Order: sequence, then C-alpha cells, then structure tokens
Amino acid sequence: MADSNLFYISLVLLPLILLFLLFLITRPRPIQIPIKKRHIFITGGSSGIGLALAHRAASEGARVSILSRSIDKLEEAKNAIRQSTGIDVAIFAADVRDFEAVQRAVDEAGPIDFLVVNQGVFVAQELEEQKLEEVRFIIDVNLMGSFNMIKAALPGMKRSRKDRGPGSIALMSSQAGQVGIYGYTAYSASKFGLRGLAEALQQEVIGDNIHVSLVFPPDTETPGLTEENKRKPQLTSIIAASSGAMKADEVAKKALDGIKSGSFTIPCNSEGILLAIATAGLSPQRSYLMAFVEVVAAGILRIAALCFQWNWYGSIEKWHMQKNRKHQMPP
Ligand SMILES: NC(=O)C1=CN([C@@H]2O[C@H](COP(=O)(O)OP(=O)(O)OC[C@H]3O[C@@H](n4cnc5c(N)ncnc54)[C@H](OP(=O)(O)O)[C@@H]3O)[C@@H](O)[C@H]2O)C=CC1
Ligand SMILES: CCCCCCCCCCCCCCCC(=O)[C@@H](N)CO
Repeated sequence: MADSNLFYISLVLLPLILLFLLFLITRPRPIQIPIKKRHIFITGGSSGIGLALAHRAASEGARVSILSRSIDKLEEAKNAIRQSTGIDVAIFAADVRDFEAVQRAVDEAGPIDFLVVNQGVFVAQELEEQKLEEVRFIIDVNLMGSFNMIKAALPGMKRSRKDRGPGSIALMSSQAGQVGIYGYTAYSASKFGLRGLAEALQQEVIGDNIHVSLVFPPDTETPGLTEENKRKPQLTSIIAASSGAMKADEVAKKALDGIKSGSFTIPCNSEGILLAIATAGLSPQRSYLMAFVEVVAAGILRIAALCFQWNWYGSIEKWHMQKNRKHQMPP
C-alpha cells in the first residue's frame, strides 16, 4: 500500500521537479519585444512571406522598410500596403549580394529595431542536374546575402539599443533547413547554414539586448513557390507533402508573434512543431514549458522521425522501380 502511494506521488512529483529545474536553467530568459512605433526592416519584402510580414507589421503600427532588387515590385508592394492600411512603407532597391548597396540602404533607412532577413531563392533539382552556378547563386543569396545584411545593420542596431529597448534579428529558414530533402541539396545547405549563423550570433549579441529568431515555414503559397513548382522533381513534391502547405499571411502571423516574443525557434504548422522538438539539439530555448516538452518527447519523436525516413525511402524506392520499368518497356 505504502509502496504504491510512493509510486503515485513520484509520478506527479518527478515531472514537477523537472519542470522547476528547467524553469531555473533555461536561457536566455523570456522577453517581449514591442513593435508599435518601432522600425522593422524586411528584406524580400516585395513578395510572398516578406510582403505579408510588411502588411502585418504596418497594421500593428510599426514603421516599415522593405528591400529587394526590383524597383517595380517594390512600388507595387508599397501601393498595395498603402491601399490596405493607409500607411506608407519605405522602399530600397538593392541586391543582398552587393554589400555596399545594402549598407547604403541601411544607412538611409535609419536605426533598425527589427531586422527580418527573409530574401531567398529556391530551385529544386537533383545536384547532378543542377549547374554549379545555380548552387552558388542559391548559397550567395540565401546565406552570404544574410551575412551582408546583418553585417550592415548590426553596428547601428547595437548603438541604438540603449534608448530604444530590445531589438531583434530574425532569419527566414525553411523546414528544409531542419531536415535535408531530395532536390534541395543547395537550398537545404543554405538554410542549415542560417541555423549555425543564428545560434552563434545569439550568443554574440545577447549582451547588446538583441534577440535572434529562426523561422521554419513549410511550403507556403507565394509567387516564389508558384515559380518553383514549374520545375520540381516529383520526389521533392512527394516528400515535402509530409508537411501541410500554408498561406503567406498565416506564416507571417506565426513569424511576427514568435519574433515579438523573442522565440529562437519559430515553427509555423503542427508538423513544424514536431520538427522543432525533434531537432531541438543545442538551440537556445526561452520557454521552460517548451523545454519540458522537448525533454519528455525526445525519445518518441526520434521514433516518429525514423518512421518519416522509412516512408520517404519507400517513396524513393518506388519511384526508382517505376522509372526502371518504363525504361525496360519495349518501344
Ligand atoms: N514559399 C515557400 O514555400 C517557402 C519559402 N521559404 C523562405 O521564405 C523566404 C521568402 O520566400 P517567398 O516569399 O516564397 O519568396 P518570393 O520569391 O515570393 O519572394 C522573394 C523576395 O526576395 C527578394 N529577393 C530575391 N533575391 C534577392 C536578392 N538577391 N536581393 C534582394 N532581394 C531579393 C524578391 O524580390 P526581387 O526578386 O525583386 O529581388 C522578393 O521580394 C525565402 O527565404 C524562402 O526560402 C521557406 C519555406 C517555404
Ligand atoms: C519527427 C516529426 C517530423 C515531422 C514532419 C516532417 C515533415 C518535413 C517536411 C519538409 C518539407 C520541406 C518544405 C520546404 C519548403 C521550402 O522551403 C520550399 N518551398 C522552397 O521554398
């Protein structure tokens, strides 16, 4: 009798002790970063997720700047935001691959509170088919372009922190930046790269009251995705369908809410939450409740991950078999 009481007490007590321990040790500490009347600078803000973010930030009362290459698309975005919110955003035409151009834009835009590094290009193709030039292009825009943006904006962001309160640097990764996917060798490499950048950067800028976020969207309905879908390996589509597609505005809402609460990892849909827990690794975690979930679910999610791999390798095998059968067919 006494034994079974002890069993039930520890069943409740042990998780509570773990919860309390995690409450004590999770770092960095929780934070809220207000957005009203503060300056948000969004790269790739003329289309898709970036444009949806600009809309949202403007309607929440932020001062918004957007940067991308095409001035026509920027003007169009500016008009669309003015029509729906009555607010004027500042536009900057620059290629993130050009550091001097990026620096000029940042200087002209004034002190930044929220930097959202969202520009990105994606062409899904097997590495054997993909030209090295295209690999380089993807890495240059997605990864080196992000370095250029952060290098240009960081000194000003640091300087203005004392009078302006906490700041944020958010990077737009992808679920293909949490797990490698067929057809995304270059793209996944560029997005995995952002994670290393973000984890290291957070340690470097925490002392300046700057908080780093990484957003991991699934397939999202944007002009970029429409373009990508025109030539996408079948297996890429099959595997990526493991995670449900979203609308740009839904991703923008998740992203902005996560950024305002200083979350390091920002998943966007329910598969994304599973992925975030399964790939938590050594990423910082501000929420002791999420840390608790990560600890308790680690084993079972590893099993889930292995099931996904089992399913994906099954699809790959089936695809090869069908291809071979076609080849063997008599003319
Ligand atoms: N849509 C999706 O399925 C998903 C997208 N993502 C990521 O979200 C981000 C946004 O994607 P999405 O909205 O779909 O993309 P879009 O193609 O719709 O928009 C991309 C934006 O980036 C700008 N851009 C592209 N290259 C450069 C460059 N060299 N310098 C400056 N700006 C540039 C584009 O403008 P311009 O061409 O005029 O320069 C445009 O404003 C990307 O980082 C992408 O990898 C992540 C997961 C899923
Ligand atoms: C353990 C639990 C696992 C949970 C489910 C895993 C599902 C993974 C699906 C990955 C989809 C990747 C889409 C990339 C979208 C993108 O970035 C492109 N559209 C280019 O823009």
